[in-house]
Amino acid sequence: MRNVLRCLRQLRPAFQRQDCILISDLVAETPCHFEKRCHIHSSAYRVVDHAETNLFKNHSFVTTTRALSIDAAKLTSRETNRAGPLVEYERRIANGELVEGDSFQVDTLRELQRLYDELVESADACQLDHNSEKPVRSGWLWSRLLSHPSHSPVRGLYLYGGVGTGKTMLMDLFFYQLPSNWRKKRIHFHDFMLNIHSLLKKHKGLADPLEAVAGEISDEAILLCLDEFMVTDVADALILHRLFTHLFSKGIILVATSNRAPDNLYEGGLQRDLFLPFIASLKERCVVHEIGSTIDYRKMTSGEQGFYLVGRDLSGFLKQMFQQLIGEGTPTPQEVEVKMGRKLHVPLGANGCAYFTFEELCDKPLGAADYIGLFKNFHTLALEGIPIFGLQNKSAAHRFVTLVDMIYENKVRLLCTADGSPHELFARILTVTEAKHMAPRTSSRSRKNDDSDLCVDDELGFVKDRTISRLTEINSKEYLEQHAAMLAEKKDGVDQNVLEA
Ligand SMILES: Nc1ncnc2c1ncn2[C@@H]1O[C@H](COP(=O)(O)OP(=O)(O)OP(=O)(O)O)[C@@H](O)[C@H]1O
Repeated sequence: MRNVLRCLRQLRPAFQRQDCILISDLVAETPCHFEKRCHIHSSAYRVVDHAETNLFKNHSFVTTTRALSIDAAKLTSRETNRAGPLVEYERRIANGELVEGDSFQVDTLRELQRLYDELVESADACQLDHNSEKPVRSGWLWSRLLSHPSHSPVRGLYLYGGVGTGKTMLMDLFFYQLPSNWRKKRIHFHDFMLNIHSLLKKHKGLADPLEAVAGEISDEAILLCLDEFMVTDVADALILHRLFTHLFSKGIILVATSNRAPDNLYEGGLQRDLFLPFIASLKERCVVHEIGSTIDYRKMTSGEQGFYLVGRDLSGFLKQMFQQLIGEGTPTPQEVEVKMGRKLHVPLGANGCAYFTFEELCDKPLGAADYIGLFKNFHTLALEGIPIFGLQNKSAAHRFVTLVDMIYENKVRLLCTADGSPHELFARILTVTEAKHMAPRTSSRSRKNDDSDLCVDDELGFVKDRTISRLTEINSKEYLEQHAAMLAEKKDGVDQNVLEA
């Protein structure tokens, strides 16, 4: 009811222009109550039943009006169709926060705007009632989102394309334009899958634990935005189809960004045939849109800020920089809690800054859960001795890619020493296609030196561009400003809590 009233209040100008006929079953309260709550005079609107709407088609009152209100939510969207991601994008360009993007970004925004409008139309279904702890999911608007014989469900969006083309930025723009009290969640894919595995543990023993997991997720959010959808793990690949069958049947609307087209997800993975039904349902429930652009906007960031040091024997210098960032504190060994009851040893840490050698963080059986736990506790990472990657240290390269994703996602400040520039680190990693196109070496000596450690790996070869692009941005002035702003925001939050306490 509260939502209907809010919709109606927003429509007040339309009522006052006598542009609307109100359908009575949307106004569960008596007209008198409605007038009082919405401050609308009885002469400004007319109430009819749904069944009566046909009768008004040729009615003089209706034909002279601008809009026949068939449902209040639809009209609200029409009235407010100057809101949403497209308008916000234009506003940011006008403000100089964004540069005028290519036509591919605008085409992508049109898709996001389409979804925004559809969601606003189905607003009731996505909102959380503040008075109840459980989400409200009753009413005909809710049912519109579910598979209903007469209503097709709202289709989400699967957005894929090249690195740095703005997929995450555009998805976030869409996400944060939707009201904050909606049942929506935006999460990195790694984090999402970790949550799934811990929920599975919690529901172990049930006949279908995945259904219970899907129930918990859909209680929290109906709009699920997953950043960087990628499937590399066989355990993830095997549960995704069943998980999303439950999620979609519970009305979840998925928006995802990825570097991979749906058909290329988990390419070459073990037991991929069991993963294929997931691709089919993904395509059915999401509009698949390729951003198409080749512009890496990260390359537009200003030059390096000196936190990425190339060369050997720079560990003394790195430790000095680390100490400067810590200030007065003395770094000590520490332990942080990571997911599923595990602990991660931090060799040196103080004042939100952690120090690791590359071996300590990427040459041990650690993964996304450990890195997420680390960055919940530390906002700055000093990493000593990133090597050139190749066949010999392929597993460490995989971990490093995950580490950089988590650094970027959490806006962590990275200072590091490396054996080469970001490009040089990955120069020996090739996709199968790249390897086929490589010119054969002429001298056996150069082949021995250069090719012996070449690593032909489609998965790594595919993600290396993202890691190079991110490492470059992480060392830019703009990124470090965002990091500083995030710290200031957190500090304000803490200060505010102290004041309130
Ligand atoms: N039109 C634009 N104007 C200014 N900056 C932009 C624009 N588009 C994207 N960016 C910036 O470029 C950087 C990369 O964008 P984003 O992370 O959204 O790319 P992505 O396609 O998700 O990349 P990846 O494939 O690596 O995940 C971000 O810092 C983003 O804010």
